[in-house]
Amino acid sequence: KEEILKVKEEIQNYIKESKTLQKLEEIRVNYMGKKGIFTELSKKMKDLSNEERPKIGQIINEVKETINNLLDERNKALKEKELNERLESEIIDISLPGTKYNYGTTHPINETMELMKNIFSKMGFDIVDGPEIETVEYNFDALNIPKTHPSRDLTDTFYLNDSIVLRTQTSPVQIRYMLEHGTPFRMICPGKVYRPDYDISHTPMFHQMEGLVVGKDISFADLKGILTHFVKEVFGDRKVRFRPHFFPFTEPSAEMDVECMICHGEGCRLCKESGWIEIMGCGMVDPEVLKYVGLNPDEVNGFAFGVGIERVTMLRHGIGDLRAFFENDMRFLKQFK
Ligand SMILES: CNC(=O)COc1cccc(Nc2cc(Cl)ccn2)c1
Repeated sequence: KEEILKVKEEIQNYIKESKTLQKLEEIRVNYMGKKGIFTELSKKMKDLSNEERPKIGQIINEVKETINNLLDERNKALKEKELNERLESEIIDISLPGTKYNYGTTHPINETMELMKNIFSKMGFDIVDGPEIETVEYNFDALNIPKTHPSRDLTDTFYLNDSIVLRTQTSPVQIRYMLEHGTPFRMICPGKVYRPDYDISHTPMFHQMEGLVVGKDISFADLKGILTHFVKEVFGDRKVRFRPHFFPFTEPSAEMDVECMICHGEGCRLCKESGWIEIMGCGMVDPEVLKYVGLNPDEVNGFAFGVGIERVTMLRHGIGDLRAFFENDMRFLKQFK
């Protein structure tokens, strides 16, 4: 009996001192398991007298029950303690500022292109792509550009061979479009174009967007209405004007100006004291071009226009040097976040 109570005392102390669930489990296995001390003690019971054996057996059972209860309580207490420690250590301070991620953004040129595409697609224009490597035929001949025109010179065009060039404007896309689609249609074709210039206002690759509307009884008023809406969407509600001009592929041709957004027409460095900024070229499609693609100028006519995307982007954001768009300087680019 003394031995049993001594063991009980010992185990109770171990349980009280146990700090972890794992330690508690070791105690349970060592003492209460099949190879535990109580199994040993029960084996010794056979040496006892008949009246002593039941009494000792009962004491052993009582002690085992007490120990098991203690183990369960300790287990619960340790679980509780462990949970509280975890809650304490894993607490999330929701008042902390979020982690700042260094997101990228759309390049200003692409942002302007998307803006322009949206404005025209809302007016029912198709958005069309085409090859950047083009034939001389589609880049010049189809556009009624004479063989002797300076834009065909090596100073103004990248030739891959005598009949293949890097397109100098996106007009070839419109030629291909007319060859494949019937009329009436409205389309724009934004994209990269290439010219051998490189200075503060020219880069060998830049972006243009041309547009073309062909159908019955298209008038210059339609041209003015559509382009005026476009310019006001991009630059806000400013005055616009059309100045007579010449392009080989349009007749009559015009250049479109918007009132200077800096000096509101007073005259400044940006508008070279004129009070006006040139935005784009346009005109009624020359009958020669319609004929070239097999359309009959007596049945259909149309207007076309072309706008430089870098130019518009520089005006929108007040950027002075065209080359900044292509140098990938993060100090420049992250201003457009
Ligand atoms: C930046 N671009 C400019 O200053 C001028 O671009 C222009 C002006 C007028 C017309 C066109 N395109 C065009 C295309 C066909 Cl298929 C037929 C007739 N014209 C492009």
